[in-house]
Amino acid sequence: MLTRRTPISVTEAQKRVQSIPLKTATEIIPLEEANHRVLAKDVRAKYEYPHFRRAGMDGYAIRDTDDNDFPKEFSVLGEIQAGATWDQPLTPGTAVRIMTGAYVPNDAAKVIRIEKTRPVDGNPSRVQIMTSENKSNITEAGTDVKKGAVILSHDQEINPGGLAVLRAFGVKEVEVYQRPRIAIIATGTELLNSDAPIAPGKIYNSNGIMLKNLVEETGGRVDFETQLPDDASTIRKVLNEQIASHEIVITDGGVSVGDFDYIGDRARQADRLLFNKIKQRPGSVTTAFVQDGTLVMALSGNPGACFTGFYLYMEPLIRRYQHQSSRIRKVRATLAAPYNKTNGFDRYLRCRYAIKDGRCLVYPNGINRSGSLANLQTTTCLALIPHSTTPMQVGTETDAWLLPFK
Ligand SMILES: Nc1nc2c(c(=O)[nH]1)N[C@H]1C(S)=C(S)[C@@H](COP(=O)(O)OP(=O)(O)OC[C@H]3O[C@@H](n4cnc5c(N)ncnc54)[C@H](O)[C@@H]3O)O[C@H]1N2
Ligand code: MOO
Repeated sequence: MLTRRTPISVTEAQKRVQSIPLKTATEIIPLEEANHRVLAKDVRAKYEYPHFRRAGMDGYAIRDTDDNDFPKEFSVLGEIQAGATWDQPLTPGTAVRIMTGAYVPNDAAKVIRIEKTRPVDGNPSRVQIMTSENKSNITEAGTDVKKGAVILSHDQEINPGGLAVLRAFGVKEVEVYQRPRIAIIATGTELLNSDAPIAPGKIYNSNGIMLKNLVEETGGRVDFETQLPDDASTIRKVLNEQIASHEIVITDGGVSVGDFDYIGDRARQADRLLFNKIKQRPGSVTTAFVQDGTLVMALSGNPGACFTGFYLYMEPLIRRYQHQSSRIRKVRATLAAPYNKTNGFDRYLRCRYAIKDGRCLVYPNGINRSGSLANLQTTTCLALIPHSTTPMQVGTETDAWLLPFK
């Protein structure tokens, strides 16, 4: 059905997507699976760190009262390996051989590095200490972290360094925000299964694998992915089933005004239509609606528009589910190579960027049609070509969005 659609600006469309309420829930997961998950609660230190006085150098531990009149000989009481403890007193004139990371005897005040000592006639129970040290070479208990301090705070995305901090305090499980469950439905009778031979008029579902990986890199969880022929009742049935079981459903294709474009019709009957035309190229057909609390984002089937639509609308939303801001960085940039096309809508041009002398330079990346896909691997940013009747001059400043993962 051909229905007149009212185009809105990209900013307004983004605002509408960003203003939908989200149901975020938390879950407890093993630390081993927590990289890049976002903490839902502060984690506090169960003990101080380090939790014992720790030697920072290999050498000899000595008492404060012996730390004078060098060179002089000491009697060596024994050896403390990392992992061992020591409970004998250090009497005057005695030292203990100690290794980096080892437990320092309570009455030792300093560790003299091995380089500052000499063996005594091959006698391992004696050592000559030649000179003192400016520093103690001992890390006092609690130097790094006090007991009860917040070691990682809520809304922080755990990274490998954070995993190390948590493991150091014996944390085995963490409470994190659930990742939004996302279904991806590609539509089009032209779509072949990946194991079918290529055939005239047919194509592979190249957007499906791209969207799945974009979603997962952003922190979403794709637990349903399919491709459907342009059959109104099948599309309606599968869409309704997935709406019932997902926070977000992404559809791809079938959203313009062709005889077999059913998604737009479905959008117009939804609980809440957010938009069904945007003043942008590529992807003016991008449509979004909310049904039973689930956001359905209908991206264009054209690969360039699908890619751009994901970054403009989905990436910030999936990040918001994780209480995180978008990883796309908006900068001022300079058009560094010609782009001569003009347009009635703002164009989000697929570009590569380079930083030179502190300036961000953007280079149009190959063929920029909505239907072209050869530049998807090498596109590192989107640059704004504002709608105009005259081409944008090389050297003009514009907005650009640096993409993550590239
Ligand atoms: N009469 C009009 N025709 C069109 C309009 C319009 O306003 N009036 N808009 C055009 C614009 S702009 C775009 S963008 C496309 C959008 O079309 P759809 O999003 O409905 O997508 P399809 O028609 O299904 O496919 C477009 C194109 O993309 C290919 N495709 C589809 N799915 C995939 C996939 N999963 N992987 C790779 N490629 C895919 C499909 O074969 C088509 O070539 O509509 C214009 N038409
Ligand atoms: O909406 Mo289409 O603007 O070319 O991708």
